[in-house]
Amino acid sequence: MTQRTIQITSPTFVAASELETVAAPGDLFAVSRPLALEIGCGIGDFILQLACQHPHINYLAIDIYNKGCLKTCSRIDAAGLDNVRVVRAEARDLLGRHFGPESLTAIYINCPDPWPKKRHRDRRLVGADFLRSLLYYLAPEGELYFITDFTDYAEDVAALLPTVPGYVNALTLPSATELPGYPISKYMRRFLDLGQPIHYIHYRKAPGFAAGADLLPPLRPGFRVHGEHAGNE
Ligand SMILES: C[S@@+](CC[C@H](N)C(=O)[O-])C[C@H]1O[C@@H](n2cnc3c(N)ncnc32)[C@H](O)[C@@H]1O
Repeated sequence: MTQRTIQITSPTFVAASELETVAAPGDLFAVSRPLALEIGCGIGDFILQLACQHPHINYLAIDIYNKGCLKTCSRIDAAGLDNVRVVRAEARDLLGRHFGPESLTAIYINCPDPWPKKRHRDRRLVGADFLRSLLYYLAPEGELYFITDFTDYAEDVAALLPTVPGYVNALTLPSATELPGYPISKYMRRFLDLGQPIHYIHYRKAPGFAAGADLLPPLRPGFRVHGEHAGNE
């Protein structure tokens, strides 16, 4: 069954047509500030807390899930925040089409879909190619947070990151089960309430590392959110 796409009229929401009109995503905000990205914002628990904590940062929260974008916008609007915009987009497509080099001060990925079955592992968003490409978008010493409730995903990413030139670990361990001050997302809360650990991975772009466009994979048309250019935003 296909779910009906709900029209989002919130001023926090950025329609694909609006995104096309700006030179860079940072121009979507009334006040210019360093820009950070949350990939897979779900219903917005995390970005709401983070944006309140850091009013001097602008946040773009993205998700392919229309209802999640709607809920995130409602929460941001209710809180009266001017430093969050929400886009319904697929991460690789949005980055490849709209972001320039060194344009992001931080990237947050919380509880990405784990694809637990072995035969589906190649569907995971975060792998070596994706991690390499993020270096292109991260500002000098920009931060990457990868958080998962799925031990096997954490182990894979923790093993991959030291093999990708251009990253340095911001923690003393490959991953941690606590990161003081880090907001708790809906999925993180769900797993913490079940008594299951959350794995935090926090890396930084190495000082002086020059990330060229050769790190970028080719854009794949299949990544686009279905219907976003047909006005169903
Ligand atoms: C398991 S949920 C986690 C939601 C939220 N981050 C949390 O921790 O509560 C994963 C979210 O990522 C979104 N998502 C999955 N793949 C994505 C992609 N390639 N680009 C953007 N969003 C994606 C899904 O729609 C879903 O809302």
